[in-house]
Amino acid sequence: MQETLIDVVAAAIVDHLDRPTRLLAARRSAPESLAGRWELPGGKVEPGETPLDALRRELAEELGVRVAVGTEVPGPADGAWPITARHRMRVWFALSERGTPEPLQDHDELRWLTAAELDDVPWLPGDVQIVRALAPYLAPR
Ligand SMILES: Nc1nc2c([nH]c(=O)n2[C@H]2C[C@H](O)[C@@H](COP(=O)(O)OP(=O)(O)OP(=O)(O)O)O2)c(=O)[nH]1
Repeated sequence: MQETLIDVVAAAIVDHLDRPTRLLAARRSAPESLAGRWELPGGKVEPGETPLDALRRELAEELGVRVAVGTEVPGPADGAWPITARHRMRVWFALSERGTPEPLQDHDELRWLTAAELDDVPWLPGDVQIVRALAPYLAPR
């Protein structure tokens, strides 16, 4: 029997929505199985929440920022990205409107990566395809 997939939302936080040059990557500090791998900040959609409400809540909790949400980065599975056998993730571009992102919760380091630096960090396995899709959006500096 096919189990229902858990919905996750995440942000491709960039330095500009119209002409991005850098992407914010976050290093997970927990759980132990994921610690040290890099991801797009976000998390699970809670019952009763819209995906964008969940995205805003997660970014406020994890990074202490309020964001302007841009366009969605559509994945191959009805717009979502299959990231694990149990999770699917939707991704939106976002710009921090208030606050400087800080690793407050779930992360222990943040890095702003140019297109040329995207392979410098070990991404979670499911994120590799997403980062590959994001690369062409990042203009050379
Ligand atoms: N947030 C996020 N999760 C990702 C990414 N890539 C990826 O495989 N995942 C996986 C890791 C987790 O198994 C799952 C999301 O869980 P999470 O731990 O971020 O969710 P959450 O903040 O709501 O956590 P919790 O309340 O359940 O502790 O999706 C990504 O880029 N961002």
